[in-house]
Amino acid sequence: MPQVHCSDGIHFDHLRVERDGVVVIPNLSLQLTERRIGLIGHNGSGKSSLVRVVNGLLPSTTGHVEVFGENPSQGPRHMASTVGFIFQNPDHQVIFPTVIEELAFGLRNQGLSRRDAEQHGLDLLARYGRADWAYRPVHALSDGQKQLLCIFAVLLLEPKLLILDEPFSALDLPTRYQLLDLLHSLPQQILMISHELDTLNDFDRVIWLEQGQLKGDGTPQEILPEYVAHARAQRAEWAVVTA
Ligand SMILES: Nc1ncnc2c1ncn2[C@@H]1O[C@H](COP(=O)(O)OP(=O)(O)OP(=O)(O)O)[C@@H](O)[C@H]1O
Repeated sequence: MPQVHCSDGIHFDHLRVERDGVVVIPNLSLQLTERRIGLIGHNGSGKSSLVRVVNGLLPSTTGHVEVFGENPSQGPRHMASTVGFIFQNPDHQVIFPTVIEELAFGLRNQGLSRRDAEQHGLDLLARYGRADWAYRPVHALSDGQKQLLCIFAVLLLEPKLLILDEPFSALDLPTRYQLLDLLHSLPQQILMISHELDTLNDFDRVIWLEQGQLKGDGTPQEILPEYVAHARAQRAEWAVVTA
């Protein structure tokens, strides 16, 4: 597994992003070098847009972005060995009928033979106590198991950075704890969007976005209570409007 050199990380310099002509991120400069970083904000605040810039899925309009020395404007293929991306819905990620085929796919794309790629997949499943999954049809896995499979598939490629976009929404409590333990055990830098605020308690840093701008930036203990208080205040305002 690669070691994270935290002097690398993610660097945004005057990033501006427009989608369909609408400004989503007006001007963001930020250095993200901690190992565990949470990204929070209300719906539509720009979280998904920001992480899609990091893995090259969405181009920046102006400004400069550097991710472990790579320039994401060269596109997602260029970023694939640096950034592993785990979508909210595993059904958007999984493409093969069996677990082992899904695991082998990325490695085969990197040039490994089918046999070697599958062997790496089998080794990884064994390492995480899931050897019995290898020849199961993916459709027979639960949503939580599919989410883990997506993470395993990405880990096999040994990216330097893992991005997770709300990975907990389909998970029950025990699976959520398992996934959190797994994430904390990994050497990679992690950038995770989550509306489940308690999952960020042990993170190093939390970034709070509002309308594509930095509303808060600090430790979970500093930012999460502020965020909750802000949401409660908005709820009170909303109650007045709807009364
Ligand atoms: N495919 C798209 N095309 C055009 N505009 C989009 C697209 N996706 C999102 N947007 C707009 O970009 C802005 C930021 O959306 P984004 O999905 O980045 O927010 P988010 O913080 O991830 O929201 P959520 O928590 O609801 O997932 C919103 O105003 C949204 O309407």
